[in-house]
Amino acid sequence: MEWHFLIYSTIILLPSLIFILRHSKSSKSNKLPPGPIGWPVFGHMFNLGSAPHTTIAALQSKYGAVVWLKLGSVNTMAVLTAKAAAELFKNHDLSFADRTIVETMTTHGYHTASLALAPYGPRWRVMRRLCAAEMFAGKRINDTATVRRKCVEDMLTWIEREMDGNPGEGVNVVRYVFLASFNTLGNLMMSRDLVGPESEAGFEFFGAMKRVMTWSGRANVSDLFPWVRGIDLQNLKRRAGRDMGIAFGIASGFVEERMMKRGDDGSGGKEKDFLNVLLEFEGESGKLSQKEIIIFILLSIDQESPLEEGPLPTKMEWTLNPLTISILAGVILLVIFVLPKKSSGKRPPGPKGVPILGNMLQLGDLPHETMHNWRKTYGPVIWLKLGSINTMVVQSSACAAELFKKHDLPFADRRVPDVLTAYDFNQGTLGMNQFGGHWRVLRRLCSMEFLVNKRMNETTELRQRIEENMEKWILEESATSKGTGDTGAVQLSRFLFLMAFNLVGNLMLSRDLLDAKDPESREFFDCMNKILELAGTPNIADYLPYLKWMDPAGMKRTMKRNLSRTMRIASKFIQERLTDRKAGKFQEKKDFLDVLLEYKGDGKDGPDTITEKNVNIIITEMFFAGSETTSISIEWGFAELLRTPRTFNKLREELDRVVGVNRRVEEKDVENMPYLQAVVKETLRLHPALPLLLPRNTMEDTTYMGYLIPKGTQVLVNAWGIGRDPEVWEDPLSFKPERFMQSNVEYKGQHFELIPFGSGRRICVGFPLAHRVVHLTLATLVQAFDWDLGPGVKPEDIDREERLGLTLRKKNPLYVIPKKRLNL
Ligand code: HEM
Repeated sequence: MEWHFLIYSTIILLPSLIFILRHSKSSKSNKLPPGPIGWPVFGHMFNLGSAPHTTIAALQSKYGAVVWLKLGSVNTMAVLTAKAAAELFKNHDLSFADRTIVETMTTHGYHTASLALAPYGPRWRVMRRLCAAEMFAGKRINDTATVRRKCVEDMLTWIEREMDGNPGEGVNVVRYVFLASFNTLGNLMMSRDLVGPESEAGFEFFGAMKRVMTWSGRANVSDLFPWVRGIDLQNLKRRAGRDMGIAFGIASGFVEERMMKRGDDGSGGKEKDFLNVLLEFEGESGKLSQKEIIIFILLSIDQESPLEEGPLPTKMEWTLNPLTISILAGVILLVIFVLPKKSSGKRPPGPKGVPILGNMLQLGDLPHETMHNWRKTYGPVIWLKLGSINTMVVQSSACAAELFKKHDLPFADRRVPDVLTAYDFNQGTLGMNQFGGHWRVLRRLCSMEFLVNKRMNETTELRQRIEENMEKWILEESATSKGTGDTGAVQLSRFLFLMAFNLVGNLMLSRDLLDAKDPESREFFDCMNKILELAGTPNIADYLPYLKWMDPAGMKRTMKRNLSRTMRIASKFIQERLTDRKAGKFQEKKDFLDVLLEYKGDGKDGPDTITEKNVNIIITEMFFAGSETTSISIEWGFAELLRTPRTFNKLREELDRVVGVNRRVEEKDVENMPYLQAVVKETLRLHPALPLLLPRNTMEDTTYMGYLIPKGTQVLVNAWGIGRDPEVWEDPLSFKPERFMQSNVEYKGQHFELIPFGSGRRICVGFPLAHRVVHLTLATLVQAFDWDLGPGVKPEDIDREERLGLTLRKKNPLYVIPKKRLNL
């Protein structure tokens, strides 16, 4: 007997005995069908075996056509012959028309709006009528014959393609049959193909629904002993809820997209499909809610999927309840924290923490600043315990030089936040990938084919166009503000972010993504923002990894929802490109998407091809690696210029001297503007977008500066603190670009007193792009507009308060009033 069974038994047995004693009299007074004698409490639960339908059918020979069973405390009648079934359906259908709902299906209120599970009543009747009259009516089925033909033709094409790609190998026909039937339903429901054979969103959707079905198919203690439902002993409902949530997220994307297309007055999106029927339907109790519509869709397109997906968790990992996990966790914590451990070497000094949480609560909202302050007491290398995570912080240029020059390799792995492990996202990325073959391939593709100087030179006009768009948006926004009686002030960071986002989008996909009128690009943008926010929010699961399974703050679940939407949209871009390429339509100039799709490995290091899922991930990653970092650096730089009008005027003078006012500043001008270059360096010294770089992780035990740093230590390099080190920088807190005028210090990872882009193997790969955009945009803002800070606002009122998420933002965004300066 498994040990946790004892716990289940005590919880279950006591109420069961009470229940049996209470009900034993009444149950004997009625005549029930015959059946085998069961065990006390558990009834026939353990007699059913792995194929209950066969076991129960065999009872007929001994007990007759109708058999009575007790499954835990649940009375169960089995009807075993055609005659008994006829009697039931013909004469007693109404009394038997309700459903027994398994507990897992009550998650997200699924059972209440599902046609198959809803209680027999008026609501069910409405749904049934809708289905019979609109979806499966003979006329509608006839009208959609061409759709089915197209889906079958697609299926044949996919099969042929796989045969051509793998001559002599077998083809998994069932997979394609399934995809075709899934798309047929998708077309009937929503006039769209839901999947292609390589679609990750479809795959994710099937995976989620298949898992829901698996959890629902498991024998669940909650179904057999309803009084323990609240505890969800096997965590089945919780797991079904998680997976249903994923499917909900994807399906709700389809519905929202249609709602946007239809518009507020319902005039758009006139497809004759079931989704429009549901959206237009108005019964006695009003319109269907979005949730009811989504459940309808899930129910309609849910089928047993034969597609492969990640293995289902089947073992102890998830079979424990919170109570038993707490006991286990207590024991683990005792072993980890309370029992003394032998120290295996000298560690750097650091502040004393509290048991279990270590130094976590001492870090405050701005950990880089707290750590910088600790330097006075503990020196330039400090040791922290963040929960159970060993953490080393490097805080001086000399120690950073020692790390990047002598120990870069053992420190080249990454520590990955739990939220970024959703959908194995980290494993497809460049920035969060383990140091190894896959990372090397992506790094090579990025630095040689995408973010390489040659390509940057070819795309100067693109950046010029996007800068001009930004100028236009800023003026339009200001005019709108004035039109409503406001001052005309604009939140600059918004436009900087849009500019950077479109820039990265164009370089990767050769298209503007942020067209305010396109609902899909808006959704993409919103989800991307949410992902950035989540990735930067502290998560208890990162510090106490044994709580990861629980996702205590629910952050990974939210991340999954947003990632799945983003990746669904990105997957469309990829599909479009694949279709074009198949039809012989190729881009005039290859972009990054082409590079990723065309990649073929050398069979030695890294993958043979980059899967569609990983193409999708790397595209998503580049958006959030490139947009936020670049735009906040520009905002900080511009805020510093406005705070110190002397520097603003000096830069303006340089611009007027080198460029004049009869043309816009261009990238080629930058090399002739040393003061502009100094402004950018000074900005990145004081305000590195990633103040602690991206966390590294040690791959092996390493002796560093006389300390033994064990494998698995998180390593943070405080670039923010290093940039403000009074031993290196005179008057470090002042914004003085002049300090760089006579200096050869650069930020390319060779001068360790200035490392806003990091250094070593994992230095920022986007450097060539960021370098150009930050210079060009700052120069554009200074050249193109005169700026008013608003009534009564003085330069010194512009503050330097910080807010740390994934990046170090300006806490109070800059609001300024632009006045067009150039007449171009
Ligand atoms: C001013 C703008 C930017 C700053 C300050 C910045 C800063 C950084 C830093 C500090 C790192 C970590 C380096 C390390 O661990 O040593 C990094 C990594 C990275 N950055 Fe940037 N970045 C910027 C712009 C960009 C852009 C525009 C892109 C791409 C479009 C980009 C893509 C990446 C990627 C993919 C990595 C991970 C590299 C790896 O792990 O191999 N960054 N960046």
